[in-house]
Amino acid sequence: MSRHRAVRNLNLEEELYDEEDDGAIYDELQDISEDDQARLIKGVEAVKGAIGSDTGIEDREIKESLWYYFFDEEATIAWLQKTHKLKLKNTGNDHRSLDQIISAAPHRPSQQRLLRQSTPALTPLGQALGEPKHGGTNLSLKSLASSGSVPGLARLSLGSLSQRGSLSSLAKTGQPSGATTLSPSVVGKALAALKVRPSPEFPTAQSDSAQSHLMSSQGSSFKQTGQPSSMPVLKNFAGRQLPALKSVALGSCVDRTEAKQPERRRAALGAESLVLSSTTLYAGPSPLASFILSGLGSDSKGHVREVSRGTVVAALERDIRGVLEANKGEGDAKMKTLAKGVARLKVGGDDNDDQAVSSGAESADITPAVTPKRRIDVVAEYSVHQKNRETLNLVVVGHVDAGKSTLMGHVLYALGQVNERTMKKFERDAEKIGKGSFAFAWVLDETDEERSRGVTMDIATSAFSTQHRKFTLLDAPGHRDFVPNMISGASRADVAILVVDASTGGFESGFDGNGQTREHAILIRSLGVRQLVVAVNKLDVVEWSETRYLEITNRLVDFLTGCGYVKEDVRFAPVSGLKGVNLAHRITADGTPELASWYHDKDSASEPGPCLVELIDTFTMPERPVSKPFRLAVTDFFKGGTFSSANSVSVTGRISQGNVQIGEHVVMVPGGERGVVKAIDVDFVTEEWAVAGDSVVLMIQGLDIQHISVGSVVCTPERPIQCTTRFEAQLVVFDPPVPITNGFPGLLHMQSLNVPAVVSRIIETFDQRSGEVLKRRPRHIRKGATARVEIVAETPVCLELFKDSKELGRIMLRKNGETIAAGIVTAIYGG
Ligand SMILES: Nc1nc2c(ncn2[C@@H]2O[C@H](COP(=O)(O)OP(=O)(O)OP(=O)(O)O)[C@@H](O)[C@H]2O)c(=O)[nH]1
Repeated sequence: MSRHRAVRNLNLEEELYDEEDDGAIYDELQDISEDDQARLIKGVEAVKGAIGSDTGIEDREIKESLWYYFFDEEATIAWLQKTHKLKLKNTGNDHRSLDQIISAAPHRPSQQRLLRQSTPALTPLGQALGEPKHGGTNLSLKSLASSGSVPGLARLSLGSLSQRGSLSSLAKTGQPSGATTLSPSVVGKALAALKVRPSPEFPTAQSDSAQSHLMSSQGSSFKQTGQPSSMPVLKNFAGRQLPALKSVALGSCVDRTEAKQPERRRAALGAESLVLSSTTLYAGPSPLASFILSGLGSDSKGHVREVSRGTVVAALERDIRGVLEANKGEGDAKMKTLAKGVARLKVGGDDNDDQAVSSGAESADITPAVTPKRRIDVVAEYSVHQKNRETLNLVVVGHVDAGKSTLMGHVLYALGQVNERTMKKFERDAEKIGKGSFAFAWVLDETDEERSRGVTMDIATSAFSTQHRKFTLLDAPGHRDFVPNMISGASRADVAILVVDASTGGFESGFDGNGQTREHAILIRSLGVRQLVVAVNKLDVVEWSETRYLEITNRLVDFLTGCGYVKEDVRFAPVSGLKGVNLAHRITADGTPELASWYHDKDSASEPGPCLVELIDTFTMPERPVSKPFRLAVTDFFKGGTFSSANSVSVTGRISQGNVQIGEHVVMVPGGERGVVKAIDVDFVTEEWAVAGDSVVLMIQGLDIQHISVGSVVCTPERPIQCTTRFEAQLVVFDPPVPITNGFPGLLHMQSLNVPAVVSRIIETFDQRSGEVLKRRPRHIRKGATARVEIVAETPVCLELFKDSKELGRIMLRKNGETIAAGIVTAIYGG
């Protein structure tokens, strides 16, 4: 669905007044932890020790400055000294240069908390964002951005990039000591998170009515608000909107934001000379903002234009260059440092293809593309580092409103992935629009539309760790209109949580009739998911009734084993996502006595049973086919990325099989275009190589974006995937509204691709267990039967025989919004 949401109405009012509460300036200092309060008090004492206690400056102002400068006393003193024209009491307190302040700036407290929780080696991005490379609290870029725990990232909204202080904010995000450049990874990755949705010029064949409905409803909302019809939507790698990054503060709006800033705060934003020219604030939009205003306009047909992130970088670069010009002569050393940072914005550009991003940056000293010094034996490396690299892709599915997002939002909160302050803000904001009970769901449901409608529409991605496992979380929509999105997410999954609503009538509406509990369970099994935890949710509503729990679990055991799950691979957990019961911690008799009275550990009746997180921690790692020919089915693509050049494209997806490394030649199927991999991000972290199972962004040079579509497969040129319109499959038919006959039309789903197709020929039906042929050339296939059929797709599709690739050899057939059959590819014909 997201691919079709080419335009979106960004609520600028809401974004710009994000920090306000009913007109009053939101008091950041109120919400900080006791530790941080203590640090502030200590900081105030230290600052007063330096500037004197008789300056007339209120403690509160000092605290605000300390908070702003992430407890950096010297920066605070410098700022106070400058604004209040103070003479320092202690002249021996020689202030550091701005460069020093930047390079030595400690992490903001929330980052420090994150870092304390996780000690693995940090990548440049990790260092900048406090993000662990693997393990520990493996926060996604998205959650970091949304948590507000990373000031630089939070300020990396396009709008704020044109504001004073944005660069210093960036630089303050905890650079490795001594490095005073803007980290390529910080900027590159934050920019990599920017995305303009592909225009309707790149449609998929999907024609779900819900999608067209959405398109039309968005169209009307644009008319109402008078927003440019082509307002960009900024998305993370999985195609989700990034809260912090969606603040497209346009030039005119910047004035209002600034006007609302208290004087000292506004001045603080401009502290030191590392600022953008004041004209960007008061004299219309900055080059970057102008770019946003002009560059994203719709074309003559009303289509959103595809915008290169490289171009965004170039615009940003021009902005920064404006600052350099405006500040000429004012601290040359600082400016040189900044110039280096500017050059680093263009990570990975080859000398001869820099023009695309370097307009206006002729003198920049360009950091060359990251190319491996030697060819890496990835399979050998993987076998050594396997433990650290192993991530399970976990999809959360279930009927609409079963409580999936609330449950997983609460799990992330309970695991410390969402800070108190952000959670409070979600609660406040959700309350304001009368959706108080959805506050935890907002952790994952990020778009305005999802929040206001209280419905998940697209796959939300996040990352977290349990004691033994690292997970990429895929929160799927439950509504039947969004099943294609759910399939796209589930096709990336190794394991799943099926959420069912235990409330009276709630379970039944999801399970009986056309409920999505059944459909989702069948779909994920058809897509290869074997291990499942069923979260029996909303048990609080039925007073933690054991009878209700047993009724639901018994029905599900029968059903799930009937559709191919092995009983031992299915576990159950009684939970309440809303109340946070039995999620990340076992229950106690004091906390939930009703549940504690019957939910016991199977080995010890005196112990409570395992909580949800413990259960998913027991999932086993599937074997990754890392040595097979490389395949990556494209789920999304865009211009620019960590590596950016005129002819480079970033593609996202999960590697189905094989491995890839920087410098590797690849081919795009269909089309046959070749390119070279210039950069690899695995779960938001820059890496030199990636293997099967990794969710990645590959920045590939040499590809034309016009020739890529969702469902294209990036392959090794030596052994490319087959591409055809005609193939043979073995289908299990579910419950089609009409019998499947020769010429039966439907929608063919494979991985993230869906195209119109027909069952051109029914070859035979056979007994699934014995393999015995029941009827050759039957006239139709009845419900529950297994058949061998020939399928003809409207456009070429990439596939493998199931015996060669379990992921790329699975298909699904849907009609009128219902899944009617799932199957495996048994023969591929030329076509
Ligand atoms: N009482 C109670 N209500 C819950 C619980 N979990 C979720 N809810 C409520 O159920 C409603 C739907 O929750 P969501 O988390 O949006 O459900 P969802 O399954 O993610 O919805 P879709 O993704 O749109 O299908 C919200 O009002 C939640 O507050 C629970 O454990 N107990």
